[in-house]
Amino acid sequence: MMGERIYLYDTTLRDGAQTQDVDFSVADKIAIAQDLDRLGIDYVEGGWPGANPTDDAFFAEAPDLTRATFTAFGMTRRPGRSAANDPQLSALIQSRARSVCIVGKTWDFHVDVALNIPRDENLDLIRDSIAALRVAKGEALFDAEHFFDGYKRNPAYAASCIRAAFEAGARWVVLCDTNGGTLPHEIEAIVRTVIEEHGIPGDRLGIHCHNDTENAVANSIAAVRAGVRMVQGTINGLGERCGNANLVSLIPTLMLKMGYETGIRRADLPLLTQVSRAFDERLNRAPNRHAPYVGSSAFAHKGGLHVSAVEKDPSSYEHVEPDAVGNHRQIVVSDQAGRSNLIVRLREIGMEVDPKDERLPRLLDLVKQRDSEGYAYDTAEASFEMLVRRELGEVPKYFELLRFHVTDERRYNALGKLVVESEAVVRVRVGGEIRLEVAEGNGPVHALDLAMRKALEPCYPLLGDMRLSDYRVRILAAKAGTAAMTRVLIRSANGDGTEWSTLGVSTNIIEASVEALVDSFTCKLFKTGAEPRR
Ligand SMILES: CC(=O)SCCNC(=O)CCNC(=O)[C@H](O)C(C)(C)COP(=O)(O)OP(=O)(O)OC[C@H]1O[C@@H](n2cnc3c(N)ncnc32)[C@H](O)[C@@H]1OP(=O)(O)O
Ligand SMILES: CC(=O)C(=O)O
Repeated sequence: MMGERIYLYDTTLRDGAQTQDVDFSVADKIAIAQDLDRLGIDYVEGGWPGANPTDDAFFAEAPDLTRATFTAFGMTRRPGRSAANDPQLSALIQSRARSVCIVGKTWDFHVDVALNIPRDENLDLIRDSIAALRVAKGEALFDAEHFFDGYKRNPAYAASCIRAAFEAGARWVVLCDTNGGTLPHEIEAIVRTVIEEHGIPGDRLGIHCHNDTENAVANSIAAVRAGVRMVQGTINGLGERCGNANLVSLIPTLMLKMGYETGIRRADLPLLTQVSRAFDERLNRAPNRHAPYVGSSAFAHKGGLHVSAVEKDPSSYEHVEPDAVGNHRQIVVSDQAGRSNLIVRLREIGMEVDPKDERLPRLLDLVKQRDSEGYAYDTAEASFEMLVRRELGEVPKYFELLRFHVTDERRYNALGKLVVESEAVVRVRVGGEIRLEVAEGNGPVHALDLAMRKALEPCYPLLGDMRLSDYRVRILAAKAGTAAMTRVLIRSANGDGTEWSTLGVSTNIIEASVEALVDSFTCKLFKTGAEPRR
C-alpha cells in the first residue's frame, strides 16, 4: 500500500450542515472551504445549490480554491421529468462548481417505498442524471445511498444501480453506509465483492460512512483495505444524526500508519490541529480535548509511570509524534502524578530542579493534597505555578485582600423594567496602605473584578492591560446540590493575546471566583516582574 494515493472528499459543508444545531452562514462556508483547500483536501462539497438561499449565494460567489475541486451536491432527476427538464439538475449544472455529486437510491426497499417507482425506472434516473452531468460538467460522482443495507437484502439490484452509474460515466461511485449500522467486517467483505465480482475497480470507488455504531472511521479504513481509493468525511465528524467519518482522525491514520499518499503534503499535516480547532471556534463549540490526534489531551500524560517513561523516550506512551499533526505533548500534575511529572512541569515553568532535591516530596504532597480538595491543576497552569513558587517563597506579597462584600439586587425600575445589579466593596492592603474601594457591575464577579482593579491599578498600572477571557464553573459533588463544592476556572488574556488560567475552589462560588481572580492578578504581576509596593 506504501505510496498509493487516496483521494479525500470533504462533505462538512453539505452533510455537516445536516448536523442538528449547526447553521453555516455564507461567510462560514467560504472560510471553511478555504481552510480545507489550504490543507490539501481533493474535493470540497459546498452544499446543495437550489435547496436553500445560503447555498445559492455560496455557489453564486464560489470560493477561490487553488487545489481542491469545488463540488456541488444534489440528487438524481425526479421521476416523470427528463434530465434536461429537471430544475434541480439544472441548478447543479448552472452552479459554479467544477464537479457534481448526486445521491441515488440503491436499496430496492427505498425505490419501492420512498420513490414508489418501478425498480428499472430508478436505473434510468441514475443513468440519465449521471450522463447529463458528465456532459455538462466533465466530472460526475454518484453517492450510492444505503448501498450496504441494499446489498445485504438484494445484492443483484444494488450492484445494478452502481453499475448503471459507472457505465453512464461516473468518475467515482461512492458506497454509502447511510444509516451507519454496518460493521467493519461487513464493509470489508462487501467492498471486496464489488471489486472482485461486480468488476468496478477500486480506483473508481469511494466510501461514505455514518457513525451510528461509532464505527465510521473503522468502516472507512475497512473499505480502503478492501480497495476503495476515495474517502468521504467531515471535519471533527459532523454530519446527520451521529455524524460522518471524522477526516481529522482518518487523515493521519491513512498517512502516518497505513503509508498512503493524499493531496495533503507531509509538511502540511501539522495544519490539522489548527484546522480542527478553528472549525470548533467558528461553530462556537469547545474543542473536544480527548479528540484523537488533535485534542489537547491526545498527548497529555498524567499517570506517574507514563511520565517517568515518556521522560526517557516519548514513544513509550505515544503512538505518533505530536508535532506530526501540529499538536504538542503535555505533562499533567495531579493525584496520579509521581516525582517525574512534577519535575517536567517545573521545567516547563522555567524551574530546573535536581531529581534528588529534598523539596520535591513536600511539593508533590502539597499538589496531591490540593488535588483531593478539587484543585485540578492540569487545567490551570498559572495557579499551579503560583502554588509552587509561593511554597518556595518566590512570590512577593504584591497585595493582600483583607475583606470583600458583595450585594446583588433584583428590582423593577420606575419604567417597570427588570434590573439586576451587583455592588462589591473590597478592602485591600497594598504595601503599607489599606485601600477601600467600591464598584458596580452587571454581576458579582464583574463588580469584584472592577473593585479589585480600582484598588490595585493606581499602584500596578500594568493590570489595566489584562482582561477576563473565559469563566467556567463546575460543581464537584453533584449529590450535595446547591451546597456542593464548586471549582471556578478563569482564563485571562493580555492585550497581546497571551493567555493564562487560574482556579479557585470553595462551596461559595464568589469566594472561588475571588481566589481565581487573585491568582490571575498575582500571576500577571509576577510574570511582568512588577516591583511590590513597600
Ligand atoms: C443521505 C443524504 O443525506 S442525502 C442528502 C439529504 N439532504 C437534504 O435533504 C438537505 C437538502 N434538502 C432539501 O432542502 C429538500 O429536501 C429539497 C430542496 C432537496 C427537496 O425538497 P422538496 O421538493 O420539498 O421535497 P422533500 O424534501 O419533501 O422530499 C424529497 C423528495 O425527493 C424524492 N427523492 C428522494 N431521493 C431522491 C433521489 N435520489 N432522486 C430523485 N428523487 C428523490 C423523494 O421521494 C421526495 O419526493 P416526493 O416529494 O415526491 O415524495
Ligand atoms: C449521501 C449521503 O449522505 C448518505 O448516503 O449518507
